[in-house]
Amino acid sequence: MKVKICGMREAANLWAVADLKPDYLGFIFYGKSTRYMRDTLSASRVRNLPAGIKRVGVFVNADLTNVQATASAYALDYVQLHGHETPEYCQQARDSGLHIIKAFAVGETFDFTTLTTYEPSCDFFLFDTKGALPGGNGTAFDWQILAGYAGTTPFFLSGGLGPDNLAALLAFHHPQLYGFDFNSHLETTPGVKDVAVTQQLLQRLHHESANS
Ligand SMILES: O=C(O)c1ccccc1N[C@@H]1O[C@H](COP(=O)(O)O)[C@@H](O)[C@H]1O
Repeated sequence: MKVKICGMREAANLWAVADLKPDYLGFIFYGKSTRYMRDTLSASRVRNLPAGIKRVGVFVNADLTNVQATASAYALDYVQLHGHETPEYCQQARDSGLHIIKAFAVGETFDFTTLTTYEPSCDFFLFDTKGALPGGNGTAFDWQILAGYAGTTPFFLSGGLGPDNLAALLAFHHPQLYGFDFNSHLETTPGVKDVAVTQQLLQRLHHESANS
């Protein structure tokens, strides 16, 4: 199972977490987020992450030209589109060479047929919890609702994941489940991950994967 740690915004903390070798690291390019990182992390620091860690930029209803320029400056491997971006927007982004993770907010119900038109343009889906904010709400949804997803695009599970629900997370299975996305539940303050807690979490995940 792949692991994405999202919402990095401080240089020293970024290097400490990168040393733990997560598969993906995420950076919030949404100006209204408490994890917004343009002012705290330079493009060269992000570009110079250790090889093997994929860089993901998170955007919310951003102008595509801005997303393209940012992806180029920060050498992003993926853009995570966390707003109301349309299938046409995703297709245009992909046609320009970007790799797409499209996030969807899941509430008590979700119409999975709306995903069909996104399938051709997205590398991954990401299922997050519907909340007051576009992302980073810190709450989990009822993952059983994903039994209704019968598409072919692999997905990241997201929304309030952390040490407290890790056992339940490890017991959750879906044929298209690709990875777990951790954010606020690993933090000491918004954008700063608790390195010891993150390390323990990764060790438990690797241990479970090795034994499954
Ligand atoms: O974290 C943010 O501030 C944020 C802002 C805008 C869009 C997405 C954001 N974060 C993403 O939200 C999910 C879930 O986070 P949490 O575990 O509930 O805190 C995660 O994918 C982050 O990438």
